[in-house]
Amino acid sequence: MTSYFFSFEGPDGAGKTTIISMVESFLRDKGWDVVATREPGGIEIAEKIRDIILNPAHKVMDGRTEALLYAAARRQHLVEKVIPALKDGKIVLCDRFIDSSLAYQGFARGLGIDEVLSINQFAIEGYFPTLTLYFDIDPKIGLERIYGNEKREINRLDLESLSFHENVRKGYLQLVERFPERIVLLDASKSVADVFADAISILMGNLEKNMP
Ligand SMILES: Nc1ncnc2c1ncn2[C@@H]1O[C@H](COP(=O)(O)OP(=O)(O)O)[C@@H](O)[C@H]1O
Ligand SMILES: Cc1cn([C@H]2C[C@H](O)[C@@H](COP(=O)(O)OP(=O)(O)O)O2)c(=O)[nH]c1=O
Repeated sequence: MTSYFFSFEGPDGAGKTTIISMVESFLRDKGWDVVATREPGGIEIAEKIRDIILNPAHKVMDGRTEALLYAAARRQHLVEKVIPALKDGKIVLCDRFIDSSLAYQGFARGLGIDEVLSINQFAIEGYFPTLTLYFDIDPKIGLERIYGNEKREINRLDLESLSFHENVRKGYLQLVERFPERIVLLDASKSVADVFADAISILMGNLEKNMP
């Protein structure tokens, strides 16, 4: 059975959460069975790990500790929620997955993309996304969007310097080059409607290509 595991990636404030909820409603209206989830979190254990990682008070957290915690949350979320949904033939929409660790911890934190990739290969045991939509945005714009939204929690990563977030983007752009068969870049600076239209045309292209 073809599995439809779609991950959504990008710098903070790129618009992933907004677009995922629109994609979820669109696919449901078309009769698809969809599970939308997020990282870090998605299930109880991983949400608890999320609280540890993102707590702004945890300023002393070591970079490798951070990478290992994200990978641990990923493993539990994968085995408890993602794999069962894929086995049931559902479409899984995941707000962040392995590429976030490669861009944030591997590149921007300086731990090394390959080092963080090997931790995560242990965690995901080959369960890479079928397709990853990378929402490309100038981090300055993304952060302005976040700070302009009083409802949104400001987490420990949001508080990193602008140069850190610029390196996150650079890391993602390296991943687009490295995994061209899996990662598709979208221009997330467009309007919500235009970004949604771009996302849907890419996802429907993949779904129709693999229709039974
Ligand atoms: N294309 C867009 N143009 C302008 N504002 C946007 C766009 N997409 C999302 N936003 C707004 O930016 C903020 C961050 O969006 P969100 O979807 O939470 O981003 P992310 O999940 O990537 O951090 C929200 O207030 C959202 O309404
Ligand atoms: C999943 C994951 C997230 N992150 C970061 C990205 C975000 O700053 C934060 C997750 O918070 P989130 O609420 O997803 O931020 P946003 O909505 O802006 O995407 O953790 C990593 O550094 N590594 C990871 O593996």
